[in-house]
Amino acid sequence: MAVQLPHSFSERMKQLLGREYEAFMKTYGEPPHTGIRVNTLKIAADELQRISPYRMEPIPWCSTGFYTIEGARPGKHPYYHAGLYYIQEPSAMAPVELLGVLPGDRVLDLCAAPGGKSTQIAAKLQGKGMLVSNDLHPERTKALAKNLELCGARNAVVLNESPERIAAAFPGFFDRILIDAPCSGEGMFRKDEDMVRQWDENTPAKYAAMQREILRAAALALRPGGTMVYSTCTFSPEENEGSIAGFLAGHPQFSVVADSGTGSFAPGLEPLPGTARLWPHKVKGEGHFIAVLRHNGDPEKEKPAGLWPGDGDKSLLAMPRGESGGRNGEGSKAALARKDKSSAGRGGSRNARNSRISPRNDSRGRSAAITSEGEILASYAEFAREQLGWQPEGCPVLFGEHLYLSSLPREALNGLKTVRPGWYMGHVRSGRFIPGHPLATALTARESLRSLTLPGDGPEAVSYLKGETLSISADRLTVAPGTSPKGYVLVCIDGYSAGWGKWQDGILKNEYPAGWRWT
Ligand SMILES: C[S@@+](CC[C@H](N)C(=O)[O-])C[C@H]1O[C@@H](n2cnc3c(N)ncnc32)[C@H](O)[C@@H]1O
Repeated sequence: MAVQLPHSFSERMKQLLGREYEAFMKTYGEPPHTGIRVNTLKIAADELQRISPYRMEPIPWCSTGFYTIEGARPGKHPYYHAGLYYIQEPSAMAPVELLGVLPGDRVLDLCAAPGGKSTQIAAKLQGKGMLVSNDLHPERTKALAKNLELCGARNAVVLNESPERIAAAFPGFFDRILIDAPCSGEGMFRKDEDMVRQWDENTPAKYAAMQREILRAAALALRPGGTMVYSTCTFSPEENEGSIAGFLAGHPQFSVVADSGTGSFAPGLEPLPGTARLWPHKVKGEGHFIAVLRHNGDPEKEKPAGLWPGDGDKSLLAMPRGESGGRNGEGSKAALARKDKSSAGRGGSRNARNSRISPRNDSRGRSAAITSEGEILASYAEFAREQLGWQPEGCPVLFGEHLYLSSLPREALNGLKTVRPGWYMGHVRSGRFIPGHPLATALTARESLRSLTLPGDGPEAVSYLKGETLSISADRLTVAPGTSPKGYVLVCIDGYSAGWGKWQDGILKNEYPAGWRWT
């Protein structure tokens, strides 16, 4: 057996599994299952299957999930850098499938880093509604934010908060909440030997206490009639059925939803019908526990009061993908101005209040002028007109001179540790608007007035991803009628956006950020 399991873990599993114990233990001698999940914000699953350089076999419980064969190395392909898929352990794809996310929903992913399930939720939302992705650990939110940016999520807010503070800021607000809880990670033992080293027989009880606190806070943020999914990648009953039974005992308004699709997996342990277990000896995956919980309150009678101006009006908060997008998106500028007006003068967020910044030196040591919020928005609007030909929608939120478009009114983020208030548009430097990388990754080629596509199987794609300058003749650019080829170009790989370049006289200056480069 490749993995050295703690004796007390093996004993516990023997007790738990009885006759199935041998089959379970046999899986530790087999290689772990690997998978990718297609990012349908950028490409349809059948299209990726068509262009994929390696074989992909469907994962039964996730229509966008595929097993990859050994040696496929999907992280080392330009398509990964174009955000066409996320590399994810196959059983970890199940919880979001059972959350039932619909475009337009308000979704909270409470324990979200590094973002596997958040990117899956973002794809289900298709740019409509909102995703609040949170993680308690500041370092881990960096990967979370980056993964959401890589997948091209336009409507995600990233927080670094405790569940209690989120519940206090968003009482009864979310339609769906995912709690992919911190756990003892017994299902990861085959993949990650560090998890084995960190485990001792007290570990499950320690996590169970944490999980109950998280569940309690999450319940306060769910709207009556809403759905909450609790999942772990561990086998210990106290962290799974135990945590849920403890939660239900104190929350009679909640129940386990038995008809949620959990029935396609092995049942949870008695006495919790309707919960699901993904066992590594029964499915091709490392293992998960899933409970789908519904708040049985009446959404009409127990409607939470509006939290901020515009709250409850999803049309105001939504940032529809495609509806306002495209080169002819009309009224978007007016909407931007209206939203800005609606939030101005009401205090603004902690960060938005910094929008009029003090004189300071820029990165080259030159004295930067004070840029007012109005100037930044005007500079952005000009950029959008000249480089995109349309105006993306959302509530403007400023961090200094950095502009984000948020799916939340900016006062909603007041006092919360906000890692990303929304879709990053860019910043103003020396009076010019510099577009952000996440703006590029979320655009389609059609949504930029200038674009260039590099073949995914050719050397130019890798050169671009390494940050190199490219020689590109003007006739290779796709430029909208009446637009000069000189300026920012959306660089795509086989038609899928990867980042910005700046073209002039046959040279494409590379704008791919240093921290994202192919190494
Ligand atoms: C199982 S991992 C989440 C994996 C993630 N959902 C994904 O699919 O990529 C659990 C996460 O919970 C975070 N965490 C731990 N305690 C927390 C708490 N009290 N509140 C919120 N997040 C917490 C950890 O930092 C960790 O990133």
